[in-house]
Amino acid sequence: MSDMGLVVVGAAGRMGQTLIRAIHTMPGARVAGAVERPGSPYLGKDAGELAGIGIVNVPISDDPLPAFAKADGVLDFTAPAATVEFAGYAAQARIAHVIGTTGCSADDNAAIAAAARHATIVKSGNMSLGVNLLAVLVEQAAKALDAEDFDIEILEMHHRHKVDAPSGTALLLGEAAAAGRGIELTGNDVRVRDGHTGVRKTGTIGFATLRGGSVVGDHSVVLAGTGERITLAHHAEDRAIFARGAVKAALWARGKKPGLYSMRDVLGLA
Ligand SMILES: NC(=O)C1=CN([C@@H]2O[C@H](COP(=O)(O)OP(=O)(O)OC[C@H]3O[C@@H](n4cnc5c(N)ncnc54)[C@H](OP(=O)(O)O)[C@@H]3O)[C@@H](O)[C@H]2O)C=CC1
Ligand SMILES: O=C(O)C1=N[C@H](C(=O)O)C[C@H](O)C1
Repeated sequence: MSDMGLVVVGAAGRMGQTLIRAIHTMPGARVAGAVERPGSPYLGKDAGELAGIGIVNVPISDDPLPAFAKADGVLDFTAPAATVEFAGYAAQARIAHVIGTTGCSADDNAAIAAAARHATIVKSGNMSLGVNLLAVLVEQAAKALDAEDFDIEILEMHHRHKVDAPSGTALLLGEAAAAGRGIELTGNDVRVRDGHTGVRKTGTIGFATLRGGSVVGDHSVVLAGTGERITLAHHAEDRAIFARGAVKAALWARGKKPGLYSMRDVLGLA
């Protein structure tokens, strides 16, 4: 089989550049296109040169349609509105769409699920092996430890440029904890505490967000009981872990029937 042609949307971004470098080093994939928004100062620049790997003869374009038409898949770490638009185009082109974008609303997720009727979509708040394994462990711990005895709190820290909170990973870990407890996260989540909050409500899952500096991504899940505390944590040191996961997801998705898949499916952790 020929190498899988991948279009990187948001190619000039932090993850976009990391994805271009990852595709370059991973067998079975090639950069087939690079897209940025109209008016971007990076239009026309070579995607490889911008990512620091030398010229790959893929100029950054503001037109996704011709790029998608000649590709096998899309790697998308952009912004929610852009991702919804790209999901529609990927569905039209019947190609794989790997979505790392976080901060999607319920409406965004519904539009992405609709696109998955025609496109093979892999979507995850975190594409790394470590975090997806952590989610499995969190689910097990939440199941093993009774809600009456152990409170669950999720703490995350990211770089100063991050625009959404809680992080997609924190929410993924919250979903895992909720699944372990046999409850829905929505309605049992506590995302903000301020002022006179009253005592902690049993069974809720709390979130705390820190932003600053250049932190790639730190997540801790604390299971706090009376007299003891368990902390399960992951520290991302390099965005390459997300990019390699995304390329792996695209290669996995190639030829799979349309649908909405997660990194747990890709990694065999489902
Ligand atoms: N799931 C995972 O494993 C990970 C997810 N992420 C998520 O990925 C997303 C991007 O993160 P990051 O790379 O740090 O952010 P950046 O802001 O560095 O990159 C996003 C890029 O997408 C571009 N973009 C936005 N809208 C469009 C559009 N309509 N068409 C084309 N390009 C567009 C931006 O351009 P412009 O600057 O002009 O807006 C920018 O270049 C975030 O949601 C983040 O949370 C990040 C790391 C890992
Ligand atoms: O914006 C980021 O940088 C990251 N976003 C993802 C998230 O929201 O969890 C994944 C990773 O932690 C980095």
